Amino acid sequence: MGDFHQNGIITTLHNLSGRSLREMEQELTEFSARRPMALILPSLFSELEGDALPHIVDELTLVPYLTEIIVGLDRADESQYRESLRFFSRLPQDHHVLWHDGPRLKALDEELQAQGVAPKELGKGRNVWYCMGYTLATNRVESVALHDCDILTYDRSLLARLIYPVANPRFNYEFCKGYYSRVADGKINGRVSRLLVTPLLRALKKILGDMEYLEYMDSFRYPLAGEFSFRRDVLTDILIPSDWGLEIGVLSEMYRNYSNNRLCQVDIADAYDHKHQTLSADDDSGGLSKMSIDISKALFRKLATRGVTFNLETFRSLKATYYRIALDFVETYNNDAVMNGLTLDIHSEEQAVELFAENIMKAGEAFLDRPMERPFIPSWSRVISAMPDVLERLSNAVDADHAEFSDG
Ligand SMILES: O=C(O)[C@H](O)COP(=O)(O)O
Repeated sequence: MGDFHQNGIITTLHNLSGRSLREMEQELTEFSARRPMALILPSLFSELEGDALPHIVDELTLVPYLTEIIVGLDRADESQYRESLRFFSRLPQDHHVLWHDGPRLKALDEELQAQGVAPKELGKGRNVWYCMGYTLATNRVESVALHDCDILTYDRSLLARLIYPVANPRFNYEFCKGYYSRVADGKINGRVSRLLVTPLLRALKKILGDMEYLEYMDSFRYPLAGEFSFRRDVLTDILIPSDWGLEIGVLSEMYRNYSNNRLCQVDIADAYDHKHQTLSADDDSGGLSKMSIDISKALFRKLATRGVTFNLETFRSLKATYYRIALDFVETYNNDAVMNGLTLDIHSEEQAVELFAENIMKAGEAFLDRPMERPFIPSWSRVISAMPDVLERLSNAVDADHAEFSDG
């Protein structure tokens, strides 16, 4: 149980009473008559064979209030798609698996490419974007939650707490971001969130002065959480980055499209653990290194759209300011760890900070080299105007895949 502090400029909904899941699920079931609900699960085939997803699906079989579950399946060949249909078939809710690598969805993607309105890069952003399109296509739900498929500490109260703020018809929220404490096995995790995002936002505030946008971004207790929920109308106009900038991009879009009192964050779990990626210090193409470059670029681009101008000098002093602030944070986290009897490896924390400082510079240089590069996938309303029957075709393709490849 935590405190009830309201930080920053968006509402925080806490876990103040440890209310029973049964009671919450009962209430959500009542809400579902007014606001039918869906869950989007962006997944890799490999996650079906991992430790987290089988348990997540066990838990989901017990959820009484969802109208549908939409799984976006990446990196699966035909036999793996068949296996996925079997894997998810125990879900009692209406469910659909989008086979992104299958011939039907690939053909549709090629047509969208030809019109210049398809995602340019593979990845989670693209996966989520197609799932959002499918949600619009089926047109059956009013509120949607989305969470990762690698959550090792999952229990279904996470979903109940995540969707509640956009499911309660008496609440007026359009968007809700989840947060939690990422402490597991005696360690404080969440390296990119703690050691890149927060110190970078603080450094930007120092260099650029008061900006409500930075204040807003800094209000989120876990800005990189892959868990968020929203009302259906958010789906039509949102511009999603296709790379690791997804989470930052979604928060920025919400800031642009809605006033702050329509947005909130919610405490969804006392503990959270997931699959950890390596730092990949010698190679920027993967791991937390790539993640830190994509996130920094996403922030710089968003600031540029708010009229901020950058040059090499700005990035140099940003890097230095960030570095100082981040090192202070390492000390802060270490003290927090010591007091709580947890461990923190100061050497690897500082290695991460050094890498992120280099990557802030790399992201800055990339931004200066290609300021007009747009990693955003067009909004669904633009895609619909380019191809008016796209939603129907998307949903027909998914249905045809199910019909052709499922056993039953
Ligand atoms: O949220 C984060 O900071 C990144 O996903 C990395 O998380 P980890 O340090 O828990 O692996």
